Amino acid sequence: MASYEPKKNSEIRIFESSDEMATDLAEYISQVSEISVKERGYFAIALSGGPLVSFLRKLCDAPYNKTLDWSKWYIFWSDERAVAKNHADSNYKLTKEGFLSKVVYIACSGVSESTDCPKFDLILLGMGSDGHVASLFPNHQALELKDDWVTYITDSPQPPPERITFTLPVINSASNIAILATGVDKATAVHLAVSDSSDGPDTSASLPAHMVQPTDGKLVWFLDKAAASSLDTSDGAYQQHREY
Ligand SMILES: O=C(O)[C@H](O)[C@@H](O)[C@H](O)[C@H](O)COP(=O)(O)O
Repeated sequence: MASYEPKKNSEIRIFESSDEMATDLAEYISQVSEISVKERGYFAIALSGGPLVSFLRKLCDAPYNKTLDWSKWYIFWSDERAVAKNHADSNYKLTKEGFLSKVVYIACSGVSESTDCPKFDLILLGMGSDGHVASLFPNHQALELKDDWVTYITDSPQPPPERITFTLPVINSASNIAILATGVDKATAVHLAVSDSSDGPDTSASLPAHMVQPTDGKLVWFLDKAAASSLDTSDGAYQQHREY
């Protein structure tokens, strides 16, 4: 894995294989979970749909299946498609079958002092090749919501059209945000999302993934080499701090 810290409170991790990425993601989640349980007695995590769920598989294996305190986990979805929960498009069904067999509680882990939003310990996001995260799509008015925590859309450019989703204020209030992207079709969006919009085209400023900027938390990108292939990681544009 190569790791870069392009800006304060943000890190990019690039992996050689999906196995290596799943292993590191499990360790990352385990560490955030342990810290959260130690500090407050529980761990509030929000999940997304898509390929992300298959990368959670290592959490079901040793040592995590035994060492994690699953009873302290509060699991949420950062977005959900408006379909029955046993429908093939349901993020709940995907996560339940691919990862969870636990009881799901609804709770909130406290309130962000700076934004008055619920403050999740960890929000795990996938990113579409158009740069959408959760069900926040480029140029959609849902991106402008400042006061709502959750909203719905009926015109998703990708099926199904009806979805509910966390808004940017809730996402950006989290203590930790991880965005996972794999495949070369994500490379352009990754590049725009991590670039500094002050020296790039306007497209990056309005890209949902670029608008993920934690207020007082930390953002970690989990990328495979293909998704990282448009990043110029060779000339010091990103400060590399470890490789192994
Ligand atoms: O329900 C959804 O649509 C997801 O929550 C969505 O935000 C997903 O995480 C990305 O679209 C990445 O998935 P893909 O790689 O399949 O686009």
